[in-house]
Amino acid sequence: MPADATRDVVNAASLARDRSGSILAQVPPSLQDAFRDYGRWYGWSVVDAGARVVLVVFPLLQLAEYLLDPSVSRDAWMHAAIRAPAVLLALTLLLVRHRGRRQWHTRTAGAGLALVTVVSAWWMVVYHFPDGSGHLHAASAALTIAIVAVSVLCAGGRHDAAWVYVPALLLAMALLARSGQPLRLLVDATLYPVLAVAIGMVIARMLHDERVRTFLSERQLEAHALTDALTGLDNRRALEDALQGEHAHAQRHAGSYAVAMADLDRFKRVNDTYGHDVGDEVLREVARRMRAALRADDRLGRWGGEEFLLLLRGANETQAFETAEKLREAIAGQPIDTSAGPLPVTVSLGVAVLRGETLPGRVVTRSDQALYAAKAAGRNRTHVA
Ligand SMILES: Nc1nc2c(ncn2[C@@H]2O[C@H](COP(=O)(O)OP(=O)(O)OP(=O)(O)O)[C@@H](O)[C@H]2O)c(=O)[nH]1
Repeated sequence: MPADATRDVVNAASLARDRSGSILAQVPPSLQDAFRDYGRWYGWSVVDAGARVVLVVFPLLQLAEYLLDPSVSRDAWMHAAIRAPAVLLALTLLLVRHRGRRQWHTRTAGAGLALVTVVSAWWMVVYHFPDGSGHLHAASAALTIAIVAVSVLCAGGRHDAAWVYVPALLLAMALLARSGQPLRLLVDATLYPVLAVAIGMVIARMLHDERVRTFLSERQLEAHALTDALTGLDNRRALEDALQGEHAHAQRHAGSYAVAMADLDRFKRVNDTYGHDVGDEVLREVARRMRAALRADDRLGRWGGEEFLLLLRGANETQAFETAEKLREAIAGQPIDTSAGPLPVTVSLGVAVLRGETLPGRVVTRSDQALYAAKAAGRNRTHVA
C-alpha cells in the first residue's frame, strides 16, 4: 500500500472514532479504487446469495403448489412460465460465477436478477388478482423481493434499485387498478411487496456500512503491519517487500535502483545522556526531515534501531549520492529541538547501486559496507560502495 494511502487509512479510522465512536462509513479518496474492486467482489457474493434464494424459493413454491393440487392445471403451467426466467437467470449467474468468469458486470448481474424476480413476483400478483388470491401471492413474493432487493442495492446502489422497483410497482398498480376490484384489495396486494423493498433497503444499507467498516479495518491492519510505530515510516517488512518488487522490476526492464543506508552518529550518547524518550524524539524528527527532503515516490523506511533505508528507482551513483547528501544536510543543517533542548545530530550514509546482483539483500549489504566506511572516515558523510 502506498505511504499516503496508509496514512489515510489510519487517519480515517481515528477520525471516525473521534466523531461517532465507530469507524466512519466513508472511504478516503486514495483508497477509492481499491474499495471499488472490493465492492465488486462483495457485490458478486451478495448477487450469488440472491440467485441461490431464487433458485430455492421459486422451485419450492412450484413443488408445494403441485403437492397441494396434483392436477396439472392451467394455473400450474402459468406459474411455471412466470417463474422460469428468474430461475434460469439465477442458474446462469451461479454457473458463470463458479466457472470463475468474473468479467460479468456485477451491477448488471444484480439489476438483471432483481428485474426478472420483481417482474415475475408482480406478474403472479396481477394474474391472481381477479380471482381474489393476489394478496396471498403478494405475501410469498415479498420474501423473494426483499432478498433480491438486497443484492441489487449492494451491487448497484439506490439508483439501480429505483430503476428496477419503481416502474415495476407503477405498472403493476396500474394493471391492478384496471381490474375494477375494491381499493382495499389493491392495498392488500401491494402492501407486502412494497414493505419488502423497504426492508431490503434497510438491510442493504446495513450491509453497505459493514462493507466499508470491514474494508477500512482490513486496510488498517495491513497498514499497521507495514508501518513503523515510532516514526510512521515503512517498517523493515514493508521495505523488504519494496526491495523485492524493485529488484524484480529492474531485472524485467534491464533497469536499476539504488539503496542508501543511513545511521545516526553516536546515537547511544543521546540515549545515555538524555534518556530513551529524548532519543525517540530525535528519531521521529530525523524521520520527518528525511521524508520532507524526498520526492513522493522515493521509498524511505526504518530498517531497525537508528538505521533508515532509502530506495531510489532508476537512480545511478551520482543521483543516489546527491539524494543521500540532501538527507544528511537536512539533519546536520539544524539542531533538533527536543524536550531536553536543541541537540546537534548527524547521520552517515552508505550508497550502493545495483550491479547485477541476483538478490536485493546483496545490494543492501554493499550499502551497509559503504556506511561503515563513512563511519570509519569520521561520520557525518556519505560513501558510495
Ligand atoms: N531512543 C531509542 N534508541 C534506540 C532505538 N533503537 C535503537 N536505539 C539505540 O541506538 C543506539 C545505537 O548505538 P550504537 O549501535 O552503539 O551506535 P551509535 O552510538 O549510534 O554509534 P555509531 O553508529 O558508531 O555512530 C543504542 O543506544 C540503541 O539503544 C529506539 O527505538 N529508540
